[in-house]
Amino acid sequence: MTLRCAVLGAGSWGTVVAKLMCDAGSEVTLWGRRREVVDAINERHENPDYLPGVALPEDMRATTDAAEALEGADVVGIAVPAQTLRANLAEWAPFLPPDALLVSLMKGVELGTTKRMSEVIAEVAGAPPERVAVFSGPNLARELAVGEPGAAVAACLDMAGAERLQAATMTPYFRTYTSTDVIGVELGGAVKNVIALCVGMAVGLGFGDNTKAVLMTRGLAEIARLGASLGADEHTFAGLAGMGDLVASCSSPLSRNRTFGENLGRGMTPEQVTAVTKQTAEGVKSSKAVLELARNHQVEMPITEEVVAVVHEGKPVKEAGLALITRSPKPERYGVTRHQDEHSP
Ligand SMILES: NC(=O)c1ccc[n+]([C@@H]2O[C@H](COP(=O)([O-])OP(=O)(O)OC[C@H]3O[C@@H](n4cnc5c(N)ncnc54)[C@H](O)[C@@H]3O)[C@@H](O)[C@H]2O)c1
Ligand SMILES: O=P(O)(O)OC[C@H](O)CO
Repeated sequence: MTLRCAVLGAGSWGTVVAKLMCDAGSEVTLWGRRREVVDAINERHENPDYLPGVALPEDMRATTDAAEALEGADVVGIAVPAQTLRANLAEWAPFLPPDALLVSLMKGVELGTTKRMSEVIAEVAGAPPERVAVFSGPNLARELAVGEPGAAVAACLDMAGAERLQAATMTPYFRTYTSTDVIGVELGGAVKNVIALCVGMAVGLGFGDNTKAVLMTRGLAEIARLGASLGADEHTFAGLAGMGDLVASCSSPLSRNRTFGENLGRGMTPEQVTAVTKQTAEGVKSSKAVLELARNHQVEMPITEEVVAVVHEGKPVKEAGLALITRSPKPERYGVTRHQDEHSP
């Protein structure tokens, strides 16, 4: 059966997911805000603003009319900035087909509510959690746009939903794995952006691979600690949506979050970096929401604390680095697994 898919948001990721879905044999309509982008996709099969030079499938349709995009959709992917999701979805809600699987393609946490994107979708769309899925993994848009091999995780509380998303996205160059750990898959993507900001700062300061590896490893421990306290399966963080995504973003100059951090490490102010950043670097705003979520659950996230201090409170990058390296001595811990020293008298 051919699946009908709608993707809402014609930025880099929405466009690439729409392409993946076309390549997987689905019938796809992409919603974009701007008429010129939509026209270029329909007429020239290119998204010149976000993926210049990438040939898009000729059968991919684009529209500025959300109702048209959503009509008869089996799967609805949403790829707008995390902080505008609530307002965007409120406008689209009347047109969502009642049986469609609603998929978050986003990697952020909402400021003010500390809600994950799937929680915002369920709330605004009035959909049960079983109808909401997330799609996440090491997915730098430009690499996938040109058909380089890749993979992601489709997570939904209802395995049938995860399998529907898997069917809509598996291509000869892309593998989708299923999971029912929505919290873990979603947090892995949202919090790795914060760690990538920190790795970028280290790169900007001129530090090498040891420092990057330390931040990625301790970053993963911090992600797993938060995830476990929110009910995620710690094993998820060893997978594509955890370690996989963290490694891709923290290693790649294509990562907007890493690049944002790198510019801070080179001496620019957050305001200056924001002014030159054209695309969405979700970790910048979401870092505050992640830290609030951690504090609400009494979870220690030292790297996130320092990222928030630099990005939002004016702390110099070098001082933040010093604060991390001079923390009090500790045994090495990962997630919330109990360690021998905790059992010792
Ligand atoms: N680009 C990637 O490699 C990638 C990969 C996986 C996940 N993501 C996630 O996908 C989400 C979207 O990121 P992106 O890379 O497509 O960003 P982008 O900056 O490339 O595109 C953002 C899109 O949202 C639109 N937009 C901006 N403000 C809006 C508003 N107020 N209302 C409606 N639309 C608005 C823009 O016009 C654009 O089409 C983010 O959460 C990001 O973390 C991105
Ligand atoms: O460019 P970034 O930092 O938003 O990262 C993009 C994707 O999330 C990588 O998986």
